[in-house]
Amino acid sequence: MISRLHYITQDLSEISHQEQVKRACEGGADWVQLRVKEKPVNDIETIALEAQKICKKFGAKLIINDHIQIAKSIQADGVHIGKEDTPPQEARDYLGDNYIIGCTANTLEDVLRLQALKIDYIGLGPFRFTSTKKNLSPVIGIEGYKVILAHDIKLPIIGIGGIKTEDIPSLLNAGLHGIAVSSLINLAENPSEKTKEIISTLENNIHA
Ligand SMILES: Cc1ncc(COP(=O)(O)OP(=O)(O)O)c(N)n1
Ligand SMILES: Cc1nc(C(=O)O)sc1CCOP(=O)(O)O
Ligand SMILES: [Mg+2]
Repeated sequence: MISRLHYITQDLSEISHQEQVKRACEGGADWVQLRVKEKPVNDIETIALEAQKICKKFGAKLIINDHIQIAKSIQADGVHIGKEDTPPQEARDYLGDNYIIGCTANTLEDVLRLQALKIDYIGLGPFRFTSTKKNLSPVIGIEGYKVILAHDIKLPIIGIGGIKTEDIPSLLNAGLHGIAVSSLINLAENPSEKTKEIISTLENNIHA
């Protein structure tokens, strides 16, 4: 089952990725995407191994952003790859069937192209402007999600980009399977409590 909440770490000067993972897992996050942008690959692998220990302790899945080699070498649960990263089929051939593969879409055309591939979920964004990601694609907004999700889409679609807790009801109503958030949790006064709040808001707004 693809989680309703994809928690994503970010490069912050004051707090390590490992500590971010721990805080989110303590709040109940069961799906962690390790997104390290500003470190050499060797350092990212070390961080990934430590993040994996924490995820295992809490029973959370660990998804590695961008680096399929690291995902394979540490036997993470999966990878998230974008349009500029390894092509999805190449990632599947490299990782085999036992890894979760998620891919980024920014448009309806991206979604339709990706859903023909052997992947497990699509991250569709940005919902609104966010400074967490550089080179952001044009904002989709709630109306954009409604248009895209009105199509017959089989893969779970995860909304991403500037999402706040109060957006959750309308995003789920539009047909998203779940959401991915980074700064909402990482920059919260109490990240574990914020994680709990997001999870309970998701649970209260899922209409079977
Ligand atoms: C769930 C989810 N959706 C989209 C993205 C963005 O991935 P990408 O386009 O590769 O951009 P970077 O995260 O690598 O900057 C994501 N990470 N997660
Ligand atoms: C990593 C990422 N990808 C996006 C996309 O649109 O593809 S937006 C984004 C940033 C998500 O972080 P925050 O919750 O802090 O906005
Ligand atoms: Mg990427």
